[in-house]
Parts: sequence; structure tokens; C-alpha cells
Amino acid sequence: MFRILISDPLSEEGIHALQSTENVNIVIDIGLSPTELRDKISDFDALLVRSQTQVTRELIRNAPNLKIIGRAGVGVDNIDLNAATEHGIIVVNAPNGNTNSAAEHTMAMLMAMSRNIPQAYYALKNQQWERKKYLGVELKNKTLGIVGLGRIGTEVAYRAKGQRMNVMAYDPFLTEEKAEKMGIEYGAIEDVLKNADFITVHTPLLKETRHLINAEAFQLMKNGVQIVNCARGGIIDEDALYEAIISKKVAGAAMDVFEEEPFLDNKLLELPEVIATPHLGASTIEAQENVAIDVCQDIISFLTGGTVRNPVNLPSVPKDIMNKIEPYFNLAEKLGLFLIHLTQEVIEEVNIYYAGDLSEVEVAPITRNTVRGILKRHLGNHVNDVNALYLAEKKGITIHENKTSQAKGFTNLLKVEVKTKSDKRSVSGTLLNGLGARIVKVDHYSVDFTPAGHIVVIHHKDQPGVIGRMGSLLAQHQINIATMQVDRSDIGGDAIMMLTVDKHLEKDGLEELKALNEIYDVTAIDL
Ligand SMILES: NC(=O)C1=CN([C@@H]2O[C@H](COP(=O)(O)OP(=O)(O)OC[C@H]3O[C@@H](n4cnc5c(N)ncnc54)[C@H](O)[C@@H]3O)[C@@H](O)[C@H]2O)C=CC1
Ligand SMILES: O=C(O)C(=O)COP(=O)(O)O
Repeated sequence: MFRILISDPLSEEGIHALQSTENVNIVIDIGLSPTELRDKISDFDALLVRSQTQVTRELIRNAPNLKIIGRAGVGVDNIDLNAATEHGIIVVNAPNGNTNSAAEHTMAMLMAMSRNIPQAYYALKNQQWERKKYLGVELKNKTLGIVGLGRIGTEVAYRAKGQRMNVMAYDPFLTEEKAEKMGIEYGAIEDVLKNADFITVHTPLLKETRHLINAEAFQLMKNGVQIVNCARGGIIDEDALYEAIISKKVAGAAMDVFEEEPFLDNKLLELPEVIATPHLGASTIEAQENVAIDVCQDIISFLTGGTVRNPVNLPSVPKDIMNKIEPYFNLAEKLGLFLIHLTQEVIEEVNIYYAGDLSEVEVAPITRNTVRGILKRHLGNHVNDVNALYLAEKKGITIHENKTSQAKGFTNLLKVEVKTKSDKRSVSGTLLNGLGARIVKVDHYSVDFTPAGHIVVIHHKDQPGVIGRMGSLLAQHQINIATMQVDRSDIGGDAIMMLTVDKHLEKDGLEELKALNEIYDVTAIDL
């Protein structure tokens, strides 16, 4: 049974899809305190949240069974992504479903602010007919400065053009050409701040964007500028904004998000120039249905062994590319696992060579599977796709990917090499059309066997009688040889024997084999 805890309000539409999935048990418990959530989480495999639940390192530490965290929305700043990655927990979000709603809310806030609608309404409710006091300004022909031109920023840009505004935007990924195509103006952040009559921020909250709009930034702005934040509390420094309003630098602020949420008391709300909503950007029926359906579909994909569409702590790979590379995942993991058994010393470096067809595809997911195989022997199932590279780095192992079109006669070839202080070992494998995976090289020896089942690797001296003696010894241990491969460096020199056998070779058999004169080393590997 796969247990899912939903700890923030989610639209029924998404939950229905989850409910109709087999072997799923859903618990909805909204408004848990951090302590209650921590006490509850240990039994759950999945956690579904919006922006309210704080998924902290401490919570994750208390969630030994947690495999996936779903965020029904965009911002994942309420989730400790590093902690999730370290614990091998995949985080998925729903980045597209609320774009439109957030853009519409931004425009609503912009217009409400420029015409003092909330203030005038409030006055009227209090029996004050105030026409003179609430003189507004038009948007037409004014410049809207957009900081962060991603999904929502872009939608806001198009809507602002509809209001006949001039739009100037800054985004690290925005080029002058792209801006021109959109019919907007490109500017460095300073240009945007200096030239805009209205400024709206649409970045994620990151280390680099925390207090991006601070006292210094306000100094650059026009006197009487008006500012909107429907992205994340903390992008604008609230203390600096307060001061900028008091000093009349800023004539108005429209805030949907705050540094501290939820709150009942925020000094910004004491200022008549500030209008506010309690984080309502994504609060529409449509957005909530969209994000709930999207995130629940990813949970179902995860559960049923499919590919998740919106991973946050793993790069997302388009489906057509995934179809090409997925068949290599098992081979990659098996090569890694095989190789780690041949290595006695601490691994310092892993080189992965992608040759032939493999040189033309996105290989990062194959690398993760290879590294997972290498680490699995000592870290067990704790290591997965999400944390494999992180754990390798933590262990001081450097990983290099190399590509070459030369595949030594194969259409595709995956070679994995590990380096230790004094040794270097390698193994190569391929996917044969219609025949599946094969290991075709171990160090410099040519072999051909399927990477599955019980394997015995014997390094020995190329001498008459070795194979016979080894065969009888295995027979004494009731071990039946299924396949056998032999290769050597030169006549009478070092040689390798690769056996696939019908059952695991136990330690006593292994020791007896090692004790035979001409045998240098024996390794039993279960793949
Ligand atoms: N108020 C609400 O209810 C909602 C808020 N949001 C928030 O809105 C924000 C934007 O969301 P999306 O547009 O979907 O994200 P997005 O990822 O599509 O766009 C963010 C953009 O910010 C840019 N950026 C990053 N650092 C920057 C910097 N230092 N200066 C300028 N640009 C920078 C990125 O390059 C990217 O293009 C997020 O913070 C999200 O959490 C989203 C939905 C609803
Ligand atoms: O998607 C986002 O980033 C949002 O801010 C929406 O937050 P919510 O899901 O409404 O708590």
C-alpha cells in the first residue's frame, strides 16, 4: 500500500485521479502544526502540499518512508530541496497550471493600485464619499518594468501591452532579440528600475533574489513609482519598502505575498499606499484544478514506474529522448554494480564513455544510473536516481562523462572505468538489437555475457588444467556452470574466466577456488 498525506487544501479533481489508482491510501489532514506533521509523517510514502506546509530538513529526517513530495503549484521555497535530494526524495511541482491566474491577479493588483480601488471601497463602506482623495493614474503609455520574464512575467507582459503600456523587462535569460520579438524592451536590471513607472517582480525566491528589491534598488527608481509583488515574499525587502513609502519615493505597493506568511499583523498594512491580498495569486477554480491534476498525475506516474513530467530536483527529460535512453538504464546500473565488485580500494574517479549512438543522446540520466550501480553495493537501496550524484560527490568521487562516435564495431557502447589510488578497472557493455544487454569487455579482455544472475570472475594464469580443476571444485559445491568465457593477454600469460552459474557461490567455495595455484583472484557477483 502506498500512503499519501495531503497537508494543504487541494482540488478534488486531482485527488479523484489518485483515489482511482490501485493500492493507494490517501489521508487528508489540513492545518497540522509542524510538530503534528512531524509525528505523523513517518508512515507516509508521499506528501502533497501547496505553499503553506513547511517541508523542512527536520520533517524530512523524520520521514524514513517518504519517496516523493508533490507541490501543487510553482514555488518550492517551502521545501528544503537539498534535504529532499540527500534523502533520495523526488520533488515534483505543477509549474504551468496557475500561470494564467497569477498573471491575471498581477494585472488586477496593478489596476486596483493605480486607481485606489481597495481604499475607495473601504472608505465608501465606512460612509465616506471620497472623490478627490482617490485620484488615480492611467496605465496607458506608462512603463511597466518586469523583473523576471518567465511563465508569469511573460503573460503579464502581453497583458500590459494590451493596456497600451510600454514594457521593459530584465531576466538573465532574456536577449534583446527575444525582447524585440515580443514587442517589449530589454533592459539590465538597473535600467528597468530607473525607467519604470510601475514595477512587478516575477522571479522565484532564491539566495540571489532575496531582497533583490532593497533600499539601494529603491534609490534607483523614479519618484512616485508603484510596485507589485505577486511572486514571493522576500524578493522585496519589506523594511526598505516601508521606508521608501514613508519617504514618498514609492507611491503605491500591491502585495500578494509576504516575508512571513500567514500573518495577522504586518506594518506595511498600516500604510494607506499599500493594498494587499493574502497570497491569492493561484486561488482560482481553474488554477487549483490544473495544479492538483498535474501534480497527482506525476505521483501516479511515479507510483506506476513511469516518468514524472515535472521533477524539481532532477532535470526533466523530454519524452522522446527518454524513450531512447531508458533502455540503457538497467545496463548502466549493472555495469556500475559489476565494476564495484572488482574494485577493492576506495574509488576516487569514475569515467563514463558513451560511444556510437550513445554519443548523440542526453546521457545525464544514464550517468545517474551508472553511479547508482557503483554506490549501491555499499549504500544499498538508500541510493537512487535523485541522490546518486550528490552521494558520490559527498564521498569525494569525481564523475566524468566522455563521448565518442567510435564504438569499436558496436552500434552503441557504454564503458565505465573506475580509478583508485593505485588501480584502474573497467567494464564495457552494449545493447544488442533484439538480444538485450551484454557485457563485452572486462578490463582489456573481450567477453560476451548477459549482465544478470550469478557471475564468477576468475583471474588466472593461462595454463593447461586450470579450467578442469576449477570446474571440478565448483561441482563439489553443487554449482552448475551455465555459460563460460575465457580470454587471455597472451599464451601462458594472464587470463580471465567469466562464468555464469546457477546459484550463488558461497564464501567457502570462493576461498577454495582462490587457493588453487594458478588462480590469482576470484570474485562472485550477483547482478
Ligand atoms: N502569488 C501566487 O499565488 C503565485 C506566485 N507564483 C510565484 O511567481 C514566481 C514566478 O513564477 P513562474 O513565472 O511560474 O516561474 P518561472 O520559473 O517561469 O520564471 C521565473 C523567471 O525568473 C527569472 N529570474 C531568476 N532570477 C532572476 C533575477 N535575479 N532577476 C531577474 N529574473 C530572474 C528566471 O530566469 C525565470 O525566467 C515564482 O516565485 C512563483 O513561486 C507562482 C504562482 C502563483
Ligand atoms: O504556485 C505558487 O508558487 C504559489 O505561490 C501558489 O501558492 P498556493 O498553492 O496558492 O499556496
